Amino acid sequence: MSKSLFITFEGPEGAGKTTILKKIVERFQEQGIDILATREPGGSYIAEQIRQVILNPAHTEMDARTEALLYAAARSQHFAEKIEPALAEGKIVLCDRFIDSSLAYQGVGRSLGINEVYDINVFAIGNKMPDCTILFDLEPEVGLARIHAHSEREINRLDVESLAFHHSVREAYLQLANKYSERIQIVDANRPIEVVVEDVWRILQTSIAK
Ligand SMILES: Nc1ncnc2c1ncn2[C@@H]1O[C@H](COP(=O)(O)OP(=O)(O)OP(=O)(O)O)[C@@H](O)[C@H]1O
Ligand SMILES: Cc1cn([C@H]2C[C@H](O)[C@@H](COP(=O)(O)O)O2)c(=O)[nH]c1=O
Repeated sequence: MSKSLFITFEGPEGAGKTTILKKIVERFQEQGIDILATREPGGSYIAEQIRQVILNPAHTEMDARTEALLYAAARSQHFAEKIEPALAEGKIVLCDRFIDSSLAYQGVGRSLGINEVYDINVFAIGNKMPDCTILFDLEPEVGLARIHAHSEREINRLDVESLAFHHSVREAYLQLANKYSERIQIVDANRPIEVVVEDVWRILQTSIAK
């Protein structure tokens, strides 16, 4: 059985995580490597239902703690149902957002505290952290302009938060990258897509070779 690897992509809105993830999946597939590509919130039937509740722009009354618990609940289900079994089979798992999103958006963006949000996630998934996280770093203004320029991307309840909120999320990610420097690699996402893909692919090859 091959060695499992749990990779996550993180970063602010419109940083290119989903776009680059698709290209990285193609590269793994070209090499005949079976990988699970998934996303949060979502990735399983129940977690996708929770996603609809969390991200619905009409749910303006949602309390910050409720939001944090819903993300953790979706993660618990997704992790138990999809991620953990794939890792147990020795697969590479590539997940578009995971626990660092909760630490940045709910812990700092919503001011609930990184440690407090970490603790509810430990209840949800135990101590399991990704093996390797790519942080797509970008000015929030640039990312938000990208998503508003593309009409097929629906605008969710978090997208419409203030610019100050999105700046606090970006700063939180950079703080997390400093705290977990062994795990989190920062990639400058304000470059052409193919250049970013090459950077990410190189980092992942190094991580696989370890
Ligand atoms: N490096 C890039 N340069 C210019 N445009 C990009 C780049 N990367 C992605 N885009 C475009 O920006 C938009 C958002 O990209 P994408 O959906 O991949 O971002 P994301 O990080 O997954 O966003 P979110 O987390 O908000 O869903 C897409 O239209 C995509 O084509
Ligand atoms: C996992 C997770 C996500 N979020 C936020 C980040 C985004 O604003 C949305 C997800 O939208 P995307 O288009 O799929 O990126 O949810 C969060 O606040 N906390 C989390 O744990």
